[in-house]
Amino acid sequence: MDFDGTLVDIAERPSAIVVPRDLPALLMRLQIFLGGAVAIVSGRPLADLVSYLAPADLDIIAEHGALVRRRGKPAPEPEVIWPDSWQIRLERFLHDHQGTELEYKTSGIAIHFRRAAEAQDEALRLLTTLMSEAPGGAEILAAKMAFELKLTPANKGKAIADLMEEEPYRRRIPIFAGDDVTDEPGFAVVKALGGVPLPMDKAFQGEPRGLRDWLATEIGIKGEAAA
Ligand SMILES: O=P(O)(O)OC[C@H]1O[C@H](O[C@H]2O[C@H](CO)[C@@H](O)[C@H](O)[C@H]2O)[C@H](O)[C@@H](O)[C@@H]1O
Repeated sequence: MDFDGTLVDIAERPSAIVVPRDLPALLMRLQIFLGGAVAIVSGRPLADLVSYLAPADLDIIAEHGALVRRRGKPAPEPEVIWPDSWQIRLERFLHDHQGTELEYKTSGIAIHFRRAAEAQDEALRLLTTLMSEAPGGAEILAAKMAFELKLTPANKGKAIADLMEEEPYRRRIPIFAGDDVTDEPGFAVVKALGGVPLPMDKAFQGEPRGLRDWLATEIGIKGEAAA
């Protein structure tokens, strides 16, 4: 499952999300129900996901597939791969465009403009300039009210395909719920593997609560956990 807009509601800022109190418990119960085959597949930094979902110890694919942390294993400690020299230009952008927000990841940088829609074109211009200076390949993802410069070829589809080669996922039917354009490679891979893509708008009217309620019902704990 994707995280933002899928398991938790979209908020004004990345740090303003409210993780439902019972979400970690719901995911732990789901993990037991499915013999461990539960993974979070998100664009967020790994440390954020680990902390938002604690104490649930889950398989986590972070930064759109660039980082994978398997359940029970220590988190990888990757190095930041974008040049230090970019930071001063990014901070200047933030200063000049009130309401925008920067999110630094190890393999990329997101500029959020949910609270400053007028800064969208400038944000794209800056990231396009940085992309032209990027060491190696890079791409810009158009996310929800944000652009992200990603310096790895990773994507959620490839990460899901790799995970499906491993235990306890091997030989199972994948189901992937997501809400964003960055989830589309994941939907395509799941479909190609004979699985079930669950786009949030079609499957749950775009409501993370709908997905959480469905999961709780499927594993027989609806009403027990106020997820
Ligand atoms: O792959 P996901 O788990 O869906 O993560 C996608 C991005 O989600 C976050 O940004 C989005 O959610 C924010 C909080 O609701 C919202 O303020 C922002 O406008 C959205 O773009 C997260 O901050 C990014 O790092 C993720 O890539």
